Amino acid sequence: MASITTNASIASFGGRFLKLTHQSSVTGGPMNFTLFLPAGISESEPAPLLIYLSGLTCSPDNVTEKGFLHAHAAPLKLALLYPDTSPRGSNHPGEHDGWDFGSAASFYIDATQEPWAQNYKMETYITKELPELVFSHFKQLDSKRVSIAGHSMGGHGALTLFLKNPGKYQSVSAWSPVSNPSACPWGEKAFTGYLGGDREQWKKHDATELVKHWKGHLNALIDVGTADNFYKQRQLLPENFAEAAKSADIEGLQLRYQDGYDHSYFFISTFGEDHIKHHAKHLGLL
Ligand SMILES: N[C@@H](CCC(=O)N[C@@H](CS)C(=O)NCC(=O)O)C(=O)O
Repeated sequence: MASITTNASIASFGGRFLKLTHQSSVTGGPMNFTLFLPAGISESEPAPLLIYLSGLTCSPDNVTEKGFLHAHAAPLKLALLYPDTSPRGSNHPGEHDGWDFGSAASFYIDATQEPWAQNYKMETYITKELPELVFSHFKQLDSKRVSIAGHSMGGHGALTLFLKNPGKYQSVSAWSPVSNPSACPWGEKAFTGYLGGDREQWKKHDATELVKHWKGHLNALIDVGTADNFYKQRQLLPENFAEAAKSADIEGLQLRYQDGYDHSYFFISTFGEDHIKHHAKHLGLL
């Protein structure tokens, strides 16, 4: 079995919060991730798992220090897995030059363009290698009940991985997601760099395109703050996602505009309970 190094084990809301590292064969280097294990779970009573994907510039630490999600997950016995936002330390030319491309800005896709194609394979990492590793080590987790959430670039990751893998995740939620990356500056930069200039290829990784082909109920909750500068700058475009879902007669999208909220963890933490409960309902905990 592949090994995991425990860097820290911290008491949190009655459970344990673990800071972990493993050697990834998919991204070809060490990867950090963190895991919240609520109290009172066991192999005979395993907990479902919510995967939380972070946004640009983040490590798994930002949300765990400022999101307060464990307060709501602990009493429901919901576990949380926080992957990193990109491979680290490969030192490709330009990897650390901008905050919206390269390091901490993988966009959760498998890159096809060199040099990124060598190791920026975060879609495979998040959907296969990391959950397989976690479920093989932590038998108190239920591999059959998994949902996915995220913030900003991580909201794009959550929506697209949910839509690309019908049945893999029971529900999806996002705070201020990049919802139509082919049509916003962040997405155009990332997709050009990782996928090349062919916009047809981009559609496979764009939630607004993917939702048009969805079959069934969406089980999606999205919150966007009206005072979010990235929303105002049209980086997020949740309205395009909602319009595409509506045109395709897709049911099950709850998109809420939260008056006066920005892009920060004051916003994420304020609506954390709603997101945790949304997933708990679909994971059979409520
Ligand atoms: N570095 C960007 C901000 C990027 C940003 O807001 N990142 C969000 C995710 S998209 C975040 O969570 N940042 C880390 C933090 O606020 O702790 C800027 O200066 O405008």
